Amino acid sequence: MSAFEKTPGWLDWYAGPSKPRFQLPAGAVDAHCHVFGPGDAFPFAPERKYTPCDASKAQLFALRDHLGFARNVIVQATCHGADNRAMVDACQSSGGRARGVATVRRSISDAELQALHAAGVRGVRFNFVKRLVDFTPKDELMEIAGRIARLGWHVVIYFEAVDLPELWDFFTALPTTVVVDHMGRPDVAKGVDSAEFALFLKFMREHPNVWSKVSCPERLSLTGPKALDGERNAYRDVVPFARRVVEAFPDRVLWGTDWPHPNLKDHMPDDGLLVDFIPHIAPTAELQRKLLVDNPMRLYWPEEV
Ligand SMILES: O=C(O)c1cc(C(=O)O)oc(=O)c1
Repeated sequence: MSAFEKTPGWLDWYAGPSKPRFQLPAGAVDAHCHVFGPGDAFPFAPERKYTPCDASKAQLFALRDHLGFARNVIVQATCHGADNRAMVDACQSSGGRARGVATVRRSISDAELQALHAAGVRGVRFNFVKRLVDFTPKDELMEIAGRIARLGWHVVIYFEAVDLPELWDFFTALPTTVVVDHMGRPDVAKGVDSAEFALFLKFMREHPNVWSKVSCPERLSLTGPKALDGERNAYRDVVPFARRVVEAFPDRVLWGTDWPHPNLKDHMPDDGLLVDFIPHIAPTAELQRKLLVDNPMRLYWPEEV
């Protein structure tokens, strides 16, 4: 435990997860997960909006092995701001089995970008979720996007569905592959045929450089049931959304656990049961292989494909 005091009400990640019943295909990639600290080694950023529990690289790699994943994509968590040391250290300790997505500021030098590349970073994250980050001007983000495009990296974007109309012009002007976190956070109460979700599907349909993570049903679900107590058919209200995206864009979807699940308020899922969500949204072996192996390998380990 670090000297940092967790945000009141913080839910720690679930210890002792189940073994998934769904057998992941060989070479499966957990394409969205984080490390937190540990705070004593890698302090949380002063500008952070929450203070988490520790979630170390060793704990992440143990979960990877327990669930049956081969590799991780470690996404810079906002509690570390633009200090990428914890994520970079995890990538460097993974024996080539982790790649990273960083948060950078305009002030980063070319040499620092090169060092991130050497550590395994292949993308930057632009976050528009107001409870997580302060606003960064779009001209600064566009400048960063232009620089990282030259390294062959992509941009990961995190936003709420209601904000897509306002962000549309910026997103569609990005010069790289663009990966949307958690399906752009649809409001599942509005339904899979809502105008809001139709706009997201149009965003993907009209822009072949846009990919989506079909992750985080535990954040989006309103009616559950929760991935706890042996429930292998969890978050049923999210299934139609994720399945629609997987079936419409099978070559542009990724899946990740989102471990250690920052900022969940209601419950902390059993990650083994969360893996059992996958066959509900990708029902065939071919869709599963694309989602879990082919697509993440093409984006993060293209030299091996
Ligand atoms: O919805 C969230 O609270 C959340 C936060 C972070 C982060 O703090 O980086 O990352 C995520 O993927 C999701």
